[in-house]
Amino acid sequence: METGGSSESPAEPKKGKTKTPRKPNESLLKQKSPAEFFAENKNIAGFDNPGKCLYTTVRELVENSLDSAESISELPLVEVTIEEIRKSQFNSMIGLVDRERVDEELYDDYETAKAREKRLAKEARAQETQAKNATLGKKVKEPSVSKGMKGRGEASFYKVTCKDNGRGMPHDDIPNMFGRVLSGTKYGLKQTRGKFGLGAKMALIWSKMSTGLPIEISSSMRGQNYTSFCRLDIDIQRNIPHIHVHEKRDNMNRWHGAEIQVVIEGNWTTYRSKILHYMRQMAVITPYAQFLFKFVSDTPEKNVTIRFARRTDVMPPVPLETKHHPSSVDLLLIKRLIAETSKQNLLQFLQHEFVNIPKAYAERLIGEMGPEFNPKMPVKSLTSQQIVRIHQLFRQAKFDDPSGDCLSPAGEYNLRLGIIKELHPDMVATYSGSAQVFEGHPFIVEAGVSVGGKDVKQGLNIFRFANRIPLLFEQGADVVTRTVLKRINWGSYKINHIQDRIGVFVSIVSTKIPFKGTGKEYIGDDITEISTAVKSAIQQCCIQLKSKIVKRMQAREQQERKRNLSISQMLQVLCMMF
Ligand SMILES: Nc1ncnc2c1ncn2[C@@H]1O[C@H](COP(=O)(O)OP(=O)(O)OP(=O)(O)O)[C@@H](O)[C@H]1O
Repeated sequence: METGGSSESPAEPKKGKTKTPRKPNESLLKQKSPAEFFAENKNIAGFDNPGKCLYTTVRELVENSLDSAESISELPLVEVTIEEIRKSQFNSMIGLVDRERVDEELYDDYETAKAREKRLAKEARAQETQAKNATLGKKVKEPSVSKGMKGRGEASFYKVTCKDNGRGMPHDDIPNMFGRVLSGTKYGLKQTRGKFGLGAKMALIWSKMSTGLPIEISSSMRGQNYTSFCRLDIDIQRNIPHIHVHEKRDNMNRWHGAEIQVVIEGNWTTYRSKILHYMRQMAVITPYAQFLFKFVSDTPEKNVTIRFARRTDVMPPVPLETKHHPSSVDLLLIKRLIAETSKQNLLQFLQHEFVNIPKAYAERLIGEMGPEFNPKMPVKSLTSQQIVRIHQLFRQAKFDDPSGDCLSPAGEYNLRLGIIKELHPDMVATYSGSAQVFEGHPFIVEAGVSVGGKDVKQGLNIFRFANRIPLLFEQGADVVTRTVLKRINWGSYKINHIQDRIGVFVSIVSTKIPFKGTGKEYIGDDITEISTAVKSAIQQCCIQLKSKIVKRMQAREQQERKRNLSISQMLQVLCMMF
């Protein structure tokens, strides 16, 4: 993906005062590095505006921490701190001297004397009404913030730190892991939260775009007597890390894990609730992790400290890396597998590089390919046409579905525990479906439906998770939301989806989650296998709830009947007495 090309290319137009017209045969072709592309289109990775950038940065760092701790079967301990940085503090961090405004009219928030007079008069009137209401004992409304500013306003800066007890990173890999877009360790066929090799780099690109400050990484692996420290930023045009410091330091207390620190522009005020929701939902789906979340500001009233305690030591098993299913591969992938295989002949290649092709079946497939194929032929000698033939047969032949053994769903126990602990519902039912398959990728859907509980709004409250990541955006287009709203007949399970306080939790795990976009915000409603499995998992929960609800209703009716009976008996006795 990386593009080369000298900056002194003869095709490049020369800069000058007069614009020389382009020659008709002059090339318009330009190249962009992946880093440049994502810097210019950061919204597709979830970095839409400063508030969302703060949210996505926290999210990417937390998810990396969880992936890392789980990969070594360590119960995760993740500490996230968002520290508000005042403008003067920020300026001193970058060595910029604070400057008073001189030409006031130059600024976006400049108010003319007349406008100021009008605003002050309005505020005085509002204060008067408020005082009157207060003396009359009426409810006092918060005074509205003056909307004097028409512009973008002052930027707010935050230092985001995320520390974990995970695997850590090999010293030499750190610069590329954080400073080269599309590089990571999670590209294999395995259920992980991360996939694209993009998230941490996007946080760095955003910090580079908004504050110009580098990212800092401390990391140590198990048994290492040193900690790696690296301060780096990214050369956007060349998509390579630009290292400021990369050194080994003492690791006295044999810590292992990673601590990432980045300073970015953000907006805590508008994204506070999203970030807290995210942490809370993460605690629901990861009850075996301990999270400490802190927001630190100069204004003590704004400070937040929340500890999401670990509630179980039962951790889902580590997901396993698996091989490709023949029905999920395309031509390009077959070619890559051929280039990378250590197997010599076609038979061994089919048998060992794919799941669900046992030896006898591989022989039958080779027989079906035609006379120019044979089991012993060197796999690296296959021609392009022969590879197309293999691909065609892969698409037409029958193969057993891939098993879900490589997947690691949250588990009904963890899901139920998370729901009970966070929402305290009156009733809850959970269900874990068996492994299913779409386009050759196994997936498992688990669901939980709760009724009643703490902080649960009336109606349907939907909680979506994919590979154990909470999904908070693009709710309307998601397969879970659409299924819940359109395909479940709540009434038939004696659930009043308008008046009851219902929580619907759906967690999908797969070696490939078909997210729409790299921001991992929702799963589309266009894959029938997934929408059917989601519907069925929710229905299974509803069936369980229905029998509980019916039992409760019957018990209530019986009590009512008993009460009515004793009242009528009492009346009879009274009648007889008088
Ligand atoms: N806290 C961490 N502990 C250990 N390794 C980490 C940590 N954070 C990042 N890494 C390593 O850096 C790599 C790049 O991370 P990055 O967030 O850019 O991408 P990703 O997690 O692989 O995929 P995605 O873009 O889908 O999140 C990861 O694949 C992982 O190997």
